[in-house]
Amino acid sequence: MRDLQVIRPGGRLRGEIQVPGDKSISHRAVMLGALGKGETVVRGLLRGEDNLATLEAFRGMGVEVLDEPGDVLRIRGRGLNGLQEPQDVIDCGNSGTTMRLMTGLLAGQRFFSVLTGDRFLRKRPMKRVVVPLTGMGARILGRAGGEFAPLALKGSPLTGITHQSAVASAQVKSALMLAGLYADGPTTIREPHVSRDHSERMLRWFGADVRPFDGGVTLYPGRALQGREVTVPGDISSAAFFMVAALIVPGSELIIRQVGVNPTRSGIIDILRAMGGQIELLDQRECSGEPVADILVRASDLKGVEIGGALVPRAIDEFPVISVAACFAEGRTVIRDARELRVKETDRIASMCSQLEALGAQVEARDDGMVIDGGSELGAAQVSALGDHRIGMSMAVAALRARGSVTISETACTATSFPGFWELFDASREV
Ligand SMILES: O=C(O)C1=C[C@@H](OP(=O)(O)O)[C@@H](O)[C@H](O)C1
Ligand SMILES: C=C(OP(=O)(O)O)C(=O)O
Repeated sequence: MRDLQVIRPGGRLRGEIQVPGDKSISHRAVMLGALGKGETVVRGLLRGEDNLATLEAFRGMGVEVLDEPGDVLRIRGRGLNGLQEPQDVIDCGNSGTTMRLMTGLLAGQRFFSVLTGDRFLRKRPMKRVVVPLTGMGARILGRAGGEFAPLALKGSPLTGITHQSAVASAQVKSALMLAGLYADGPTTIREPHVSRDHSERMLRWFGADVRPFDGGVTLYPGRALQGREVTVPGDISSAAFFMVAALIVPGSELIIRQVGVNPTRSGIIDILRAMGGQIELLDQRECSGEPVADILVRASDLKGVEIGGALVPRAIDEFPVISVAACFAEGRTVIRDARELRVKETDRIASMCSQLEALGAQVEARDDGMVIDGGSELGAAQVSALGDHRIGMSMAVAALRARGSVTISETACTATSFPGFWELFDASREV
């Protein structure tokens, strides 16, 4: 994979595209498929590096996974207690979702395991799952008192707890629900705002007893998971790059087919519409328990907005590209309550501010967000993805409206969530 991309400005986006499968749903399909009884058939699984890390982890625990033509993956489930002790350290690569969800899933197994990851993941906070899991009876050791990977887990009997999470995080919620499958009583998680609910939906799809309520969710253990068919919709977080690209390049009109539009993930649509973006959802339908639609986007004049509160977790991975849209909007955009951006693959507030500034944008970092004044002309420059996939793809979108070619370095990381991004980016534009 080339680690440097040169983007020439312009090129309307016309016609129809499809983006790869949803990363969050793909992780969960593999995990629950492995823990289910019987076979799970997954269509449209994302083959990004993060998801391949999850697949390898389960192969290493004795789960048979067959790749079949037509984008079909067949997982021979081993049941809740059928995993084998991995012979080696589990490498989660760059994937926070793999590491945090696996920590929950492994806490109640009858064996020893070690989770590690790349230099980015080994800096990301893990106490948010280690502390409540320890409260359930888990035995987990890690660097800095359990804050940083590698994490070593000695499976042990678990008790159900009620946990109030300080952050709205689907990874925390999901880790505790997966551990809760092995607990002796119900596990309840409360969160300050609703985070993505793919785990709740898929656990129910596989037959688990999951009961959401206002402010949280309770998982009742005791039911076996049954292997199912899962069709993975396109990832709205990947579609977001093309949505913003089509909005900011004059003359664009693009349909993105079969995208997941789960309300806990669709904050990007609400935000871009509030900015004046013309976005329509066509043929809304449901697929394996998840809402899906085709998204029609037309180039639009955008205006600045204020974003905060419950909207933030509904668009958490889209802030890098939202900050790009804000550069081309009239007036000021203020992003607040988004401190979580500082503990992603990189500190995404600092990363976007430094790279957009290098292009000549007016941006200011705040402790919990950013202030962006739209309307500055962006110039030709050399920028970097900084090893963070969403930063790299966001800079490619920003380059579409620069005065000259933009060179982006360290771009190989886009394969973690969006293999084939650069090819699709070229193919979707008239240049
Ligand atoms: O559960 C998931 O699949 C994810 C949850 C989010 O992280 P947090 O739970 O840390 O907010 C998100 O940023 C990540 O890309 C995927
Ligand atoms: C934060 C992300 O993923 P993860 O936490 O799984 O590394 C992301 O994909 O933007």
